[in-house]
Amino acid sequence: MEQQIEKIHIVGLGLIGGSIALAIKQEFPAITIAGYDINQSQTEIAKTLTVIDEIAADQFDGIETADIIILATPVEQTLSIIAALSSLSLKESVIITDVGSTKQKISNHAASVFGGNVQFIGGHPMAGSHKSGVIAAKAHLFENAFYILTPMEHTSRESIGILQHVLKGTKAHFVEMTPAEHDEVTGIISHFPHIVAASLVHQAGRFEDNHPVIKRLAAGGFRDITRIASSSPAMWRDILLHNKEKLLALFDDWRYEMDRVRELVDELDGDALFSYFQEAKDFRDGLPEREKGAIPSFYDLYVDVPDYPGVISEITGYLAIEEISITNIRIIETREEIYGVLRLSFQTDVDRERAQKCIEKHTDYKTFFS
Ligand SMILES: NC(=O)C1=CN([C@@H]2O[C@H](COP(=O)(O)OP(=O)(O)OC[C@H]3O[C@@H](n4cnc5c(N)ncnc54)[C@H](O)[C@@H]3O)[C@@H](O)[C@H]2O)C=CC1
Ligand SMILES: O=C(O)C(=O)Cc1ccc(O)cc1
Repeated sequence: MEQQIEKIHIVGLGLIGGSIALAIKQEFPAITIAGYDINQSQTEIAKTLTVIDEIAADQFDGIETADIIILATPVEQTLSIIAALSSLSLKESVIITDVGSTKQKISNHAASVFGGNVQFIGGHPMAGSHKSGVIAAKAHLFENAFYILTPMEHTSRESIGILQHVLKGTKAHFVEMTPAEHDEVTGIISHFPHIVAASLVHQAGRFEDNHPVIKRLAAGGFRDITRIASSSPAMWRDILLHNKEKLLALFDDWRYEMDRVRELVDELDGDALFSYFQEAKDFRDGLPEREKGAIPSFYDLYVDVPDYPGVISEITGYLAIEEISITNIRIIETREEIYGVLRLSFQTDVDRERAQKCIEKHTDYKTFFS
């Protein structure tokens, strides 16, 4: 690599900024990472946890010596930071990237502000969590996830190569596309599903007055399929405001989809309804299981367990011996009061596989993925 990267400046030290910093540190401990967060306590926690090496006194303190600038703020803030960056004297070779969930508005803004003078590469690591803040940051958050890059027309191959090299520690798969394509595909598989999840919750909420039992019944499958409705309202507000055009088209498409299935129900067309579900099942069953997608997976392992006291501590005990961390645990079903299904959630696919082997080694309980 021709250009030596010595210093990286990160603005926004939350979940994503912190996770990227940790991933870079893991791979390149010699690179100095300076960081700033408008919320001073985030900056201080980031320094205490050695997520960053240096605290920048303000957004741009020391930025003129940075080789790479990473903007990891909410998308609206990213726009104003880009505008402010254009009036600073930055290194001629500086590479600027962001991590925002939307790309068209940010890329248009960068193009109008920087023109062809700056190597700006839009970025979106397509993994995350409903948690926020640096405290939730993890070096392996993006492992096996797609990391979309939306370079500008004039962005050099060399700059893209340098950025990917520096982000190697994320262990993500880099994919390049245009900002428009990015916003359309993420609209379909991430932004719109968040709207649908929130709307299902609203619908259940509206019916709750007449059916107070709804909350209790919703504790199982409904809670699972609407999990993403618990994500950050501020973040999702901003994402929707940025991706208006693509989302409006998806609302129309969804309305068509609902009308189509509504008609099948109205006409009591059992064959067509069967096909409707069969086709959806075929498409979904064909989705890759091992890649991390935009919506975080839980890496669940199911275990058929006999219904006797102490079975949970037995299993968690075996996992503890092999130092396998669980992120969630739940009995999701009891069958005839003889067997229950225990759902164990893990941070990574590797942990899940280790857990499966561990349980199979120590017990006769049947395990399965889904
Ligand atoms: N949370 C997720 O799962 C994912 C989020 N993203 C994108 O990453 C970006 C950051 O999101 P998160 O890290 O999740 O949020 P976060 O809330 O954990 O972190 C954002 C940080 O930016 C700081 N901030 C806000 N305005 C600032 C400013 N003007 N100057 C300096 N710092 C400022 C906040 O204090 C906060 O600590 C967003 O653009 C989001 O769309 C991308 C992929 C996944
Ligand atoms: O938090 C959630 O609900 C997610 O689906 C994670 C996520 C949020 C934003 C992204 O741009 C990518 C992934």
